[in-house]
Amino acid sequence: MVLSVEGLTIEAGGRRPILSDVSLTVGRGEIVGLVGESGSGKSTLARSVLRLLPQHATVSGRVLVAGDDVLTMDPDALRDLRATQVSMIYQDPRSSLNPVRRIGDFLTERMVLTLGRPKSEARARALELLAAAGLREPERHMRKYPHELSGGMLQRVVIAAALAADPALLLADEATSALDVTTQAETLALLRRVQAERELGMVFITHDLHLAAAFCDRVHVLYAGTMVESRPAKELFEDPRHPYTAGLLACTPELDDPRPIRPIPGRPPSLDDAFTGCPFAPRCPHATDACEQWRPQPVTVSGGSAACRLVEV
Ligand SMILES: Nc1ncnc2c1ncn2[C@@H]1O[C@H](COP(=O)(O)OP(=O)(O)OP(=O)(O)O)[C@@H](O)[C@H]1O
Repeated sequence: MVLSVEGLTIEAGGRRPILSDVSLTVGRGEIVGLVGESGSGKSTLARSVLRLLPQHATVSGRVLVAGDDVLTMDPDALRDLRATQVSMIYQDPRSSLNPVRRIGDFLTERMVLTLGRPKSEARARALELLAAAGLREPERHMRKYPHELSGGMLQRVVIAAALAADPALLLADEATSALDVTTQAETLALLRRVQAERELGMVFITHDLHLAAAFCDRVHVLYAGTMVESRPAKELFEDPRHPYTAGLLACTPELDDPRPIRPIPGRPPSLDDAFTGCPFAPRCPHATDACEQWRPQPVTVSGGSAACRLVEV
């Protein structure tokens, strides 16, 4: 297993944890989606894989990368993990790039500093990676500054940088959300191609359940820091079992879907909202009084699990 998160709970001073007893696995060559509304804990989960935790957080559970627990490893092992084993791609490529350094220097310096490659070798590898990331005329682009490239081209640079150390795991946090539709499709195709060629494990974070269903092998749906449904992408999309998953699908229908758009009423809870029962109950069209008391437990459903007492009965 490339990644195995086991019973991860992260508390950072709110009335409820940011993540509560969350578990997932990512195998070699597998794309695993993390879906949920803003504030559900997707980024916190991805960042925990690099041990980038909220300040003063209380953390329990395990985050195993290639069998080693990231949460307890020593500083040297953590540095090695961040430099060579796991790469993260963020929504805004500009946040990963230094605006006053040329693209070529950015890529080359990273390889010299973090991987200890000689400069000439790092330069040759940077050219190779930019070409592999679909950037035409890589020589010319190496001499450019970030502001001279479009968002889509910059995301290709960031993807090239992410592949420099041949990581086993890629964390893509809304990596295509800020791009226009055509560029988004091109970037997704690129991610899929490099992922398949290198048999990378990938955690793909998005708020778009349709996109996750199309792009991922398996999908986990997060709500208020809890995993509400975990299924193979196709099954989750065709037969959602948790009312929240069904709600997400109903509020973003496809073009040819004649049914009316039905937004989920209410808002996702903040960290100041605590629950005794199911966190989704206040917004759930099927909830009964008993749901306010039922602490969600994963119930086995076709292909995976859903944490809803109505699935159980
Ligand atoms: N460093 C931190 N300290 C305290 N609270 C935090 C910290 N980071 C995140 N949170 C809180 O944890 C919750 C989950 O945030 P997170 O960014 O993981 O959600 P998300 O699902 O990725 O949302 P988005 O789609 O908006 O990025 C939010 O309520 C957020 O305010």
